[in-house]
Amino acid sequence: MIFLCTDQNGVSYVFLFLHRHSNSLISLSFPHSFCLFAIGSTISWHKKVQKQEGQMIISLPESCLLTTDTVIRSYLGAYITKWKPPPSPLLALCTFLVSEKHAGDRSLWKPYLEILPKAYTCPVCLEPEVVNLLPKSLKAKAEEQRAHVQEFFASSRDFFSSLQPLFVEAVDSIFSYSALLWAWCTVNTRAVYLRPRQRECLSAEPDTCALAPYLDLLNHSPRVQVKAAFNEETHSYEIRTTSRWRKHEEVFICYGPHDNQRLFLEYGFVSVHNPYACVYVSREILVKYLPSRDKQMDKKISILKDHGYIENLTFGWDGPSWRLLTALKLLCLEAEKFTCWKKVLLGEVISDTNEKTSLDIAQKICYYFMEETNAMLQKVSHMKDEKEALINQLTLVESLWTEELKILRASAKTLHSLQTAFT
Ligand SMILES: C[S@@+](CC[C@H](N)C(=O)[O-])C[C@H]1O[C@@H](n2cnc3c(N)ncnc32)[C@H](O)[C@@H]1O
Repeated sequence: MIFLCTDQNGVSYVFLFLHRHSNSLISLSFPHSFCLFAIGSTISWHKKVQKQEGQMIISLPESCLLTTDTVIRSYLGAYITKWKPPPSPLLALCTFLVSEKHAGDRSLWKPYLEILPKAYTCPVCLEPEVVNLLPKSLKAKAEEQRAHVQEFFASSRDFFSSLQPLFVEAVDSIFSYSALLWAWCTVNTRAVYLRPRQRECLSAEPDTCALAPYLDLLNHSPRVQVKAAFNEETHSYEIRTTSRWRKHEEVFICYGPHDNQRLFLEYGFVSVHNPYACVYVSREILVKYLPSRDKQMDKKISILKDHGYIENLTFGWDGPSWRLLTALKLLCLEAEKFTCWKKVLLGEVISDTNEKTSLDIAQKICYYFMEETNAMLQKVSHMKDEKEALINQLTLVESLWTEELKILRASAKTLHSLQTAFT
């Protein structure tokens, strides 16, 4: 199978041959940070330069996917089958990636490995001082992610030692933390989803990841719609577009309806004007501007908790989310109206006072966040001046805060117009 595409300037053509029998990528000559353009991904596509809705963007045969089957069929298979307790599917994939990268010219996967990023920008890869500059909720998740990968490394070391007969060099130097981190990020940021499979020689964790060379060059746009899945009839991983693409336009797919914090955490980037972007309001901030002498406050908080209204409270492009306003309305209920709390959760208006107070508090929280965001942007800017080596990481963090500030400004505007109805 031959694939055809252009470089970022849309000038030169690049050919990629997938050898049917060895499954190897014979020729692949495009640089990292490449994206796919609407010239053609297959020969048949090349004939039609404009993609119509519902048409195939790319179809990658099963034999070209890198899955745990690929790993088990390889020289690693015997070691994986022997190892008890069975390694996880993720460990199998990561081990294969590190080992093949180490093999260099000897690896059949060399052309693919060469176009993979050398380093990633997921929070797990950021310097701790940069992680410190992330919004609180993301910072906590970033720290969890780091702890998770560190634990993954620590718990895999004995398995790596068992692979020593395969290598001349000490396995510790091949399967280092940084090598495993690179492989983990490769899988995390690039793998496509396959329906879960179960293999005796692997642990019971879901075996759902496959690396899909070439197909994984497609960048994300929250504004496009695609259907992506493995087609059991054609035995190919297929992506169909429900958006139209013109000649020379970059073709995007949608990784999911993710907000920017999720995109940063999982993929290491931020999407500008992302319609799913939002600013999270923590429990501490939620109650910060409420009257401290409210005797029913504990009870109100516990109602919110019991009904799942303490998490995912956000500001978005359209203003405070319905969940945030509902939580605030419940927290602002006057003592004599407390028995109406169920009606609040059902969306009923209790009183003008309740509506107005909750909007006022939402506005105060929004202004608080705007101040905090501006302060963080200043901090990041100072650090960019001082730490040149961290400029890329800091620019990414800066773009996250900048997007949050835009959302807060839009929310403040909406709140202002909602408030005028009560003046
Ligand atoms: C599946 S890969 C896409 C191909 C990638 N551009 C490359 O050159 O290898 C996913 C990664 O691409 C980058 N990416 C995807 N969509 C992006 C976007 N809209 N803006 C910036 N980076 C994006 C992120 O680094 C993400 O982790």
